[in-house]
Amino acid sequence: MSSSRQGDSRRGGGGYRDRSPDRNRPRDRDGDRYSNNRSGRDYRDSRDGRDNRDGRDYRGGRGDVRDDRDGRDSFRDSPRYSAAEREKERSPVRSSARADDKNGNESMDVDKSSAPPARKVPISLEELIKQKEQEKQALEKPKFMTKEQRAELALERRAQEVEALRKTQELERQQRAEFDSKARAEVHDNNRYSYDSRINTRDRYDRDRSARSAGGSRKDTAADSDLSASGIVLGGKEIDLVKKKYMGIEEKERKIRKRNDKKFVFDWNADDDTSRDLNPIYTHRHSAQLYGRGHFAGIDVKDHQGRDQFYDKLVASRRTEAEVARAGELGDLAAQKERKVNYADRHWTEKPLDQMRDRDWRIFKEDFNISCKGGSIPNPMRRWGESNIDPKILEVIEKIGYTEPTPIQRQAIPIGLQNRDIIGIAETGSGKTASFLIPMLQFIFDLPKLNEQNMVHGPYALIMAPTRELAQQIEQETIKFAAPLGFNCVSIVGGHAMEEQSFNLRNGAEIIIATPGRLKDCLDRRMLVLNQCTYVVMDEADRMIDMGFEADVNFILDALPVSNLKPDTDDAEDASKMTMAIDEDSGKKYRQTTMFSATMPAAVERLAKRYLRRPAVVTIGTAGQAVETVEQRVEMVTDDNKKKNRLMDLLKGQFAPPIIVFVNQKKSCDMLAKMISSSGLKATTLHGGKSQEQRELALSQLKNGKSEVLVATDVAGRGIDVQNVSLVVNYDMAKNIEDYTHRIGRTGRAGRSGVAVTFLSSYDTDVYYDLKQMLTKSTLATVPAELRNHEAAMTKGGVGGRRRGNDEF
Ligand SMILES: Nc1ncnc2c1ncn2[C@@H]1O[C@H](COP(=O)(O)OP(=O)(O)OP(=O)(O)O)[C@@H](O)[C@H]1O
Repeated sequence: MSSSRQGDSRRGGGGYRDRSPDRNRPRDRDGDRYSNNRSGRDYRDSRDGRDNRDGRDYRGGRGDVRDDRDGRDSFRDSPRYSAAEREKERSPVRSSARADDKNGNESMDVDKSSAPPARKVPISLEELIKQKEQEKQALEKPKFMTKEQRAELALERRAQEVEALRKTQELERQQRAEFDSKARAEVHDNNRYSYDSRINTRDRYDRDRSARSAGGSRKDTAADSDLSASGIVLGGKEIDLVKKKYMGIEEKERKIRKRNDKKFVFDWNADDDTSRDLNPIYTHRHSAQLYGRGHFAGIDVKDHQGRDQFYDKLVASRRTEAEVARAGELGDLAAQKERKVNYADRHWTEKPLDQMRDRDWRIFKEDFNISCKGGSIPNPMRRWGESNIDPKILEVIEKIGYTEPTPIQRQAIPIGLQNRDIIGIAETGSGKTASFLIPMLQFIFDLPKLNEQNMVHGPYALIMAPTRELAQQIEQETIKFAAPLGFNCVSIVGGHAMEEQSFNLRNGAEIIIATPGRLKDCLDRRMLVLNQCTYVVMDEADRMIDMGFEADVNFILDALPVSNLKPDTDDAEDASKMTMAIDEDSGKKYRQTTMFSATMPAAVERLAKRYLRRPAVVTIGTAGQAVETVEQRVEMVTDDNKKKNRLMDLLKGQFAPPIIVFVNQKKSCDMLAKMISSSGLKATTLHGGKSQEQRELALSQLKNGKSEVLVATDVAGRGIDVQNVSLVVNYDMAKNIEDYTHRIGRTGRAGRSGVAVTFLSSYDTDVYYDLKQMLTKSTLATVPAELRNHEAAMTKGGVGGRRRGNDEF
């Protein structure tokens, strides 16, 4: 036996022959077979004397060697294969014994010390046992496996599992089929086609069909057929329950109620109604049946009343006296409570002031369309007499004939009396002038009387207006109130000589009404100082900015004393702090600044932010909305001649004078006035090209009826209050919607009705959108089809109106 074999690789080395010098040495004692097989395997010697320990066939030469894959034998033959190595191989002493794993890899050394003797001497029994022991230990040691080997092993194991499962399923299927055929045979034998079975069959059919139509999975159908196969027949609801239990509850889609849905939608489905399942009487819903008069739903009402009385009597007869008394008491209490509730819920008009609750004040504000913004806003005023206005002022109000306050007056006056800054927005002709005049008069009332000493410090109050006419009109209105109270008021407007105005100021004036341009001139020339001016009103503030007066307004407001400026804190909303005098001796108060207009575009905010402190914003109705008492008509007339003819038709028609016609150009004013005059109507003009005298004359003629038609530019568009104007014609459409609102507001004032006719042309596309919106909002207007469908009316066009200088009109 040759012991030169070292592992698998060398084992079958291609044509490897034992080159050992022991090659010809007797192999063992019994010839060429070594029977003392250590591993129990057949260790036959190969022809070339090598032993075959792993039982493989090594008998063949090169051609018989099957497991030489790495060609190491050739390496061995190579010169690099050192002599020492060869010697080692040839050595009869096996330096190490290697145990091969089943893949033929050399895995571990067995034991170097247990190397057999060089001579072929059979090992002792002890050695053999020891060796065997070692081999056993080696086998028990954990073996390293490559990834591929592990994967192979796993696949093998999986294949076995699958096979086992397949076998079990096959067995089950066979059993089921057997059971099925048996059951069918039984049913067939009995030949029973009872009603139930038919129903069940139909149920099954329906179930299958619904499962198929609902795209139900094959699994469901299979499950059903399994159940049917097992003889258990389930109804639709039972199947649903089973599904719900094992497949989870089906989430029902929640019905979302849309805001504008008129119909009340319950938050449950009709299918959820289980009353039918609980009680069969619900299957057929009963509908009300009426059997003539006195009967309802098949019941005789009279009969029932009679029965009720019978039962009442019965119950009464059984009551004790104490019970009857108690019932009476309870009845009285209930009636008392009801009376109390009814009394508390009376309309605000029936209640005294001290019984007004928050709810009543809310109703009150809703009744007058009052909305407010800002902190600590006082309740509105219901009647003049209920306010904190000085009785003397109330007397004047009564004399003037203002029996009831207008909505803006109801809310703005109480705020003004608290010395709060206000932004008041209310429709044209709604009495805004009195809204700021009355608190202003009250404010001045609490200040020291103007005398020789203090009149040099200037007025107590200042009212600014964009146009001369408006300033003069406010002056007239103020005089109505102030004169009986002994207050002086002077207007400072352009068009009049400075000297004249200076003369008017000689006796001092508590109130100055001015246009910003002229007032600035006066301040520049030191004709006037504003050292004690603490009450400022900006009427039509938006118009002042629009006319380019912002810088002048800023100049004037900056000329006011700063020592009495309100703090920009919550104190500015505290009535008790704002009404008290800052200086006890002089009686000086905090400065109060107010703004009023029918329109309040964003540009005004700049001014408000700079000069107003925590203002209360009072809005009546919707800001910028035209007065509801005016019927707005729009006519699409582009041709100039047609316009003229249409105007004449209107003027000669049903409308009684005074009538105001608005145009955009001064020259159109004169031209139209001539045309109107030639037709026999008395017409005057009002525009910026006229002298102040002519302007005032034209306005006064219209007011006193000497003139029937006033043809004017936007100079007369704002604030001008002419009584009973029946018609306003926009011969040219205003350049922006704010001007349009103010123009048409010359009619339908103080609750009266009026008509506004506007000629619209293709040059006015910039305002189409806003005009359409305004007409749509009004209940007294119709939008002509040409405007409604015009492209320019679909989206907002140009921004605002043109910025015009004072002298443009
Ligand atoms: N409480 C009242 N009762 C009756 N008439 C009133 C009352 N208050 C004001 N008026 C009258 O209503 C008319 C319009 O008032 P005012 O000019 O103050 O309105 P306005 O809101 O300032 O209008 P505009 O926005 O056009 O300037 C005036 O003739 C005025 O005398």
